[in-house]
Amino acid sequence: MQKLIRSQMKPEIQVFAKLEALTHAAATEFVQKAQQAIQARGRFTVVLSGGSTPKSLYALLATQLWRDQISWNQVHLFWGDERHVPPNDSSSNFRMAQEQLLFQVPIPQENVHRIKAENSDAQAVAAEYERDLKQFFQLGEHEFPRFDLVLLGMGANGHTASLFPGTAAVHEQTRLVVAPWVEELNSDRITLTPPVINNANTIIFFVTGVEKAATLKAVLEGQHQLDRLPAQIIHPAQGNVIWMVDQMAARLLSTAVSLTPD
Ligand SMILES: O=C(O)[C@H](O)[C@@H](O)[C@H](O)[C@H](O)COP(=O)(O)O
Repeated sequence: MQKLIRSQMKPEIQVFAKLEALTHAAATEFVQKAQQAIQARGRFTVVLSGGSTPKSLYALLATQLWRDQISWNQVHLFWGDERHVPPNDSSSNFRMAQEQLLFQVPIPQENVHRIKAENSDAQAVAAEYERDLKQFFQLGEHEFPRFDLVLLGMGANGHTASLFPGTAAVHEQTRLVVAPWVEELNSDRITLTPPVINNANTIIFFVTGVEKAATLKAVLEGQHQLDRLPAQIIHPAQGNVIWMVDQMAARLLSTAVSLTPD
């Protein structure tokens, strides 16, 4: 049983006055991590987040100036979570990434490892995605994949990926992928588990908007209460966490954070 060790490293917090500066910095980080991983290991494995915040990053990466900096045939895309809907559904995280990024970049289809959420049995969807991960990363028993980069958002209720308050998924330490029923959404979701996310080399959180300010303060500076604030479970043992946030979301933080120049 893997014991979750809280990383001693404090998370890095970068505050941006405007969304475009945040998006530019995130794209720079993404390209840098991609080039380093491809240089070192011949491939870049990255987990995309759903939600609205990362949309601007995907759209920027799809523009010529940025997409030409990445050799897409060596990039492997995964998802941190998915709604339990078909890939052409308007709420699908895959569809959002497809429209903002995949249609514009020359990534081979076999490098796109989506969560096949069209299957009506959510548990089967989770099991299939878990098999895909084990196969791709050639994992042995009790081994976790090590992604080069995991992108995450955070809901105003403190959830991240589809690790929602009050769900057992927050405390999952063995499985790679689970399909929790989320009461507040009245639906199930499919999500990577904390040990998978925490095994990543780099994790970047994108948090913007005044509606996230109180939650961001509670997550970063408040008491440790995982069931109320699942985003607190994200503490990689080795990797590093970067919080890329806008001024509105950071307004209540007391930690001395540098305002990144635009
Ligand atoms: O499937 C999803 O919706 C995401 O994985 C989810 O975890 C998202 O990142 C947060 O809900 C924040 O969403 P926003 O960026 O839209 O605020």
